[in-house]
Amino acid sequence: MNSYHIPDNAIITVAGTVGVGKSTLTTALAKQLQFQTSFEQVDSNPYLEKFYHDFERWSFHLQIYFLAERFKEQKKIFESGGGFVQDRSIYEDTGIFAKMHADQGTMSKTDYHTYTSLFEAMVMTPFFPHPDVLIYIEGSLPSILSRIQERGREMEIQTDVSYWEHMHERYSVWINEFTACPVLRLNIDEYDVHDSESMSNILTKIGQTIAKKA
Ligand SMILES: Nc1ncnc2c1ncn2[C@@H]1O[C@H](COP(=O)(O)OP(=O)(O)O)[C@@H](O)[C@H]1O
Ligand SMILES: Nc1ncnc2c1ncn2[C@H]1C[C@H](O)[C@@H](COP(=O)(O)O)O1
Repeated sequence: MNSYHIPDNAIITVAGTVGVGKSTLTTALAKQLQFQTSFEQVDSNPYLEKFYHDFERWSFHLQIYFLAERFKEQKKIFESGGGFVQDRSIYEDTGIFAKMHADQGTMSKTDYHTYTSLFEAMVMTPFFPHPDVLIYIEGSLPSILSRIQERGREMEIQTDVSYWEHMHERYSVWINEFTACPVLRLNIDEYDVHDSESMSNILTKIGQTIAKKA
């Protein structure tokens, strides 16, 4: 246990829309806590770029790929005994992405049904360890859009703004209904990963959020 009362075996998951700052915060928190990290691999994903060019053709393939990758990461975290900060939760795959594509018709009803039943069988069981805390990062759509631009992934920059707008709206509904583990909300205008006082403040809040659960 550290001075922030965060157990050494804690599992901290960072959630939020694309470009909001999950990877950046994951790196900063893991450094402070001397925890291991679990990142989404974007460059080696064999479907992601194809998906951005043709949602209908690739959405099912991509969701299955993400589900498998995240489940493998979850297994690794569990087998290591925790002490991890994880970039994006498995809950967002189904609660945000798969649902959004099914609702907008870019994933067929049959594919969505197949995907959700696989997800539920794998994840929504008492055997799947939920994180100790989910940090939800939120911010205004214009700030997020400028971060997507600044990061410069061509496939994201070329995607219509309405896609990010819908995702932004869905996230704000999703988080209000999320109950799988305790949530700590952070607004991007209220912290700075390069400022030690700001990081210390976040770590204190993480410790308090985990303690409330116990
Ligand atoms: N706290 C912050 N302040 C300013 N810029 C940030 C901050 N966090 C992230 N960024 C920038 O925003 C972009 C997206 O951040 P990233 O961590 O990759 O987001 P995500 O993992 O949520 O997609 C990057 O260019 C990053 O440098
Ligand atoms: N489940 C997903 N379905 C579709 N796209 C996804 C999913 N999970 C992540 N993505 C995309 C969104 C971004 O383009 C990259 C990485 O996400 P980021 O929020 O930047 O970490 O993958």
